[in-house]
Amino acid sequence: MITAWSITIHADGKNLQPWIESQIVETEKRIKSMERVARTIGTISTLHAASSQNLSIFMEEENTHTGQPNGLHYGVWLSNLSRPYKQNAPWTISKGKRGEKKTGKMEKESDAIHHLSRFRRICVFCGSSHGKKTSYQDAAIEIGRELVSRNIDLVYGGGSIGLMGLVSQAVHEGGRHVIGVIPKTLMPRELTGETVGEVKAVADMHQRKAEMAKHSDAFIALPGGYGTLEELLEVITWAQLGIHNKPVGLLNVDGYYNSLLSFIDKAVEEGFISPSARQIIISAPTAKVLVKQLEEYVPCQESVTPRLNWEMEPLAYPEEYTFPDVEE
Ligand SMILES: CC(C)=CCNc1ncnc2c1ncn2[C@@H]1O[C@H](COP(=O)(O)O)[C@@H](O)[C@H]1O
Repeated sequence: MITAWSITIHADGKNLQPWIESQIVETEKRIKSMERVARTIGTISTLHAASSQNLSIFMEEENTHTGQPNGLHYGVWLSNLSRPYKQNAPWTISKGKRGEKKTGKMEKESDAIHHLSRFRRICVFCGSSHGKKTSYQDAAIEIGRELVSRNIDLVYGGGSIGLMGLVSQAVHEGGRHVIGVIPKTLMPRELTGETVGEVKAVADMHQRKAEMAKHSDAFIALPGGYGTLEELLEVITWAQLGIHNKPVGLLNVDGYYNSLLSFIDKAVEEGFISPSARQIIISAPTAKVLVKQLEEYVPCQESVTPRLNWEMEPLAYPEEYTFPDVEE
């Protein structure tokens, strides 16, 4: 999984930007998965990078008591970086275990780390209608802006109709990337309206859902109808089966989903849904609270079907398969 964050380094007034940039360029050449770049604000270097297990630039925090490095945090250092560094905490950026090192001290605790998001792209499911209340439309715009504020890109069902249009326009206007995944049959403009951002044409509805899910790090459902419910329940089912362990959020605007949540609680009571599978759904009344909860989500489902994956086509029949004739 690729995760984005940003680190602000105060290096005793020195600008470490050129050094960091040169390391990133070198790293990028070797690791194609590097997807973000560094930028400078005055003498403060902001390293805005993408995590990768292969990332060869890493931060190493020194133990304040012993002065010894705490260890190398390949892959896991994100969790270390997401809490603020103390004022004057020494830091080291190293190139490889024995390579070149730069050291410094954090000047201000609050400026040390700006954690943006662990998600690069989120898939939003929502109504192709606007819904009667303005609160639904406001929530669609609000979720779009929340993604923008955290530098998260949008994956959605394409089109500009209903709440789908409002979310995609808010993300597009905020400067983040928008990918609309549309089945070819739905592409005529009178069905979906004018799509903003990138349009990915797929063969059918099944492929659409698989593509949307595959390219997202989390899912959010807003108020909607049959289409939204179907998309939401499918990603919940896939989480239950261990096909993915991405967070699934429900934006429960004005209690729109209260009756669905009660029904699911009833299914738990009656023994059709396990209490741990109930935990898959994270619901919140506002975009801000919901995204925060998704960021903190820890998957609780065991993978019961480890061999299932996105590449499977569970719903497709072999090409040579024909249905037997049924006598009327
Ligand atoms: C033929 C027809 C009615 C087209 C309407 N135009 C649409 N264009 C694109 N995606 C759509 C459309 N209608 C439904 N969907 C899909 O179903 C979801 C919304 O359905 P609903 O409004 O909740 O139920 C969307 O997330 C989208 O994936």
